[in-house]
Amino acid sequence: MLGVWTTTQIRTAEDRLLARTPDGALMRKAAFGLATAVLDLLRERTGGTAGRRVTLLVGAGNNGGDALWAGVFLRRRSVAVTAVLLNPDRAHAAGLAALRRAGGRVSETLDDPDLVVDGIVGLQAHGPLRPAAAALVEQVEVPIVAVDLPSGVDPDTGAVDGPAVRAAVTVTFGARKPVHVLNTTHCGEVRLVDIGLGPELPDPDLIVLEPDDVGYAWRVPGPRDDKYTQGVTGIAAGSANYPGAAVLSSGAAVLATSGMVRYAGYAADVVRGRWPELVATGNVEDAGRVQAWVVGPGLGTGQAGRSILAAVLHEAVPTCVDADGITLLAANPALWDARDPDAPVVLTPHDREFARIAEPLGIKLGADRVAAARELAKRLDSVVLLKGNATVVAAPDGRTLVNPATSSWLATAGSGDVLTGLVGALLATGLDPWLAAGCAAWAHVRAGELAATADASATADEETGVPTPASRILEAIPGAIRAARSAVAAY
Ligand SMILES: NC(=O)C1=CN([C@@H]2O[C@H](COP(=O)(O)OP(=O)(O)OC[C@H]3O[C@@H](n4cnc5c(N)ncnc54)[C@H](OP(=O)(O)O)[C@@H]3O)[C@@H](O)[C@H]2O)[C@@H](O)CC1
Ligand SMILES: [K+]
Repeated sequence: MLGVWTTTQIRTAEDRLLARTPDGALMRKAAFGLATAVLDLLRERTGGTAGRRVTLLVGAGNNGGDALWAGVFLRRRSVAVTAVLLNPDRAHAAGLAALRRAGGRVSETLDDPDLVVDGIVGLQAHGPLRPAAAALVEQVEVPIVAVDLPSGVDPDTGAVDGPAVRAAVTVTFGARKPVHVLNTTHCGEVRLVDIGLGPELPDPDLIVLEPDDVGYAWRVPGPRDDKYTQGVTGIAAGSANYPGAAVLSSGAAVLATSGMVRYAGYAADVVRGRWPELVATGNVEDAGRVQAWVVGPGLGTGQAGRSILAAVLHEAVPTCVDADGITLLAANPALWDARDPDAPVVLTPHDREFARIAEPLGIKLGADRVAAARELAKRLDSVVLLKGNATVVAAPDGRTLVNPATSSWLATAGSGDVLTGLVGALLATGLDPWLAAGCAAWAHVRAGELAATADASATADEETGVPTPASRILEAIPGAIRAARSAVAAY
């Protein structure tokens, strides 16, 4: 499990650490880690370091100070270093003097570098890049290493509202900040340099699940288990018009665990034809006992869908409500009020569904997606899984995890139906609903990666991936579970 801390938490911890550390020592430690990452990237890109050219973009604060001190360390490895000072009067004085002494030069232009270091702004960033910085960044044609975070991106929300740096690598210090998990597109690869902040940090504000966390949580059958003891998942999805959603969410549940799956709805014949291992009936009341329900994908928003949703909520077991189920709840608050408040609910909205259910409660989905998901989770006393490039999963008690995206290939029709089936199957195993939603989101991304690359060792970035229809994501679920389980075995 990885922790993520807000900038306020980090500043407080840094202040405590600074108070017991010799002047300038922390910055030099940070800068040494930064220089190491720059040297690695230079080697990777150009085959060497001596004589290579690095340009530092230096802003008005300590973020620029880090860049200048890294320049000093790079000079010691015979790298040609140029500093462009965006605010010469406020550039970090000691760092600048040290760089000059080490043979670095100051220029007003980029000077044809092999690599650029973004030390424009760090923890105190607010708003997009200012015009002078934006103009310089626009000219950069080589990879950028961001100091602490890519300038122009909000540190606490990852939001971008104008020109911003898009880094190949971001080198951060002491602890991960929200931007590093909420906006992987702008951060690129994130490297964490230890500056001894650990003992000063409180509990993290957010967490990110690692493969072994998911592997531990995933239910593995024991010798006494049968198809019932592992949790039965009920799927109430699909309609005459949308049988595909039923096939996909049922399939995800079938593949996720070895517990049984029951389907109830209008697509029973199609679903049974595709998944002979499940039991399909026409309606929820006849479906038999389940430990968790999935309701919503492809259900339609008319009277028939409304009745199915009401029947599922009446069952009072842990339930994942998705897609049309969320739209129906937003339009029929009485359904929500009538449910058993002790039966946990996981809502899995995309942005428009989120707005439908949250806006009547006065909750707006703005730049701060974590805050919005938390607020809705609290107000509805439910787990909220807000889909997006980074998926946010908030529990009513405030626990929040982020599942960062590795590519955008998962943004495809039917992908959400697969996720819903995974959530339902994990709920049926008795897992804590927040963890169930988080593990499902992790497996969904991993399955998407596997499907997009067809290579278990690869990460599906834009350069190596291929389009990935939802049925391929489905097929990759066993590979994703294997990846989580083998992380436990390797631990
Ligand atoms: N503390 C520590 O122990 C350690 C700290 N470390 C490092 O210090 C960094 C934090 O440094 P910091 O506090 O000096 O602020 P920093 O982010 O450089 O901002 C400077 C000024 O920039 C401005 N500005 C704001 N927005 C802007 C924008 N969009 N575009 C352009 N400019 C903008 C704004 O000034 P304004 O112009 O608004 O008056 C602001 O005051 C941290 O990220 C890490 O790298 C490491 O060395 C480890 C040890
Ligand atoms: K920066």
